[in-house]
Amino acid sequence: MSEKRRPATPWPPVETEAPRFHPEAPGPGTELAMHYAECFGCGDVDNGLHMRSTVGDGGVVYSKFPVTRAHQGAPGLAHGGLLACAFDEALGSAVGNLLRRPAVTGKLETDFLRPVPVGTTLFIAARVDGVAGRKIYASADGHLDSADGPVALRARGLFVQVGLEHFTNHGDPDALSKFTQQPRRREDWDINP
Ligand SMILES: CCCCCCCCCCCCCCCC(=O)SCCNC(=O)CCNC(=O)[C@H](O)C(C)(C)COP(=O)(O)OP(=O)(O)OC[C@H]1O[C@@H](n2cnc3c(N)ncnc32)[C@H](O)[C@@H]1OP(=O)(O)O
Repeated sequence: MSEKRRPATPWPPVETEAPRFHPEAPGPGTELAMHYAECFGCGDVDNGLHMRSTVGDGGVVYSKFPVTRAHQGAPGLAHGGLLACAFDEALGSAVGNLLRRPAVTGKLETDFLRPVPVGTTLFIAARVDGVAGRKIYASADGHLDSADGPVALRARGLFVQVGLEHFTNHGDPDALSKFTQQPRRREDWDINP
């Protein structure tokens, strides 16, 4: 299957600055803990995606999504929406861990290039491409069964920086204490865009 059949569009779509990684961002080789135990992407949720991520060199975060029968759309194949979910998680993990700027997904686009069978593992490489004020642009490739396997998906996401009150006002008043990954303190985030 060709990997060149999608039209190229400029990315990031606006002028950006290079991302500045937080001075205390986890370094290469760090295995990232789940950020919240009930997260569908990385938490201990029944039939969740159970994704695990590791920081690589050069500002790349590698995530693995083991595709099971619980994730099917068509018989034997991963559901597209869940694949998009895996990329949301992988992109969000790169943004959150490398920049330490609280942000939520504003836009997510996914190119589905190959079917992803049950029993395979998707190896996702995500990176932060640029920052324009509160707007953070990130992209990722998903490879079948190994880091250099065939590309099955590509995704691009816009994350919008928010105040920490986004999570407490709109979600759970105790949201900050429920983030299981340290640090949890307000001063550990870069909250000035
Ligand atoms: C301490 C260290 C810990 C580290 C450990 C952390 C680990 C962390 C791992 C997380 C891994 C989970 C990853 C899943 C992440 C989710 O799933 S987040 C959940 C899904 N997303 C949401 O619920 C967001 C819902 N939407 C909203 O709340 C609001 O619409 C938003 C996105 C905050 C934006 O609203 P707003 O603050 O009023 O800002 P707004 O002016 O509308 O937009 C800001 C800018 O973005 C642009 N924009 C916004 N949306 C769009 C769009 N769709 N298209 C184009 N442009 C847009 C606007 O045009 C505007 O641009 P400028 O005018 O500034 O040029």
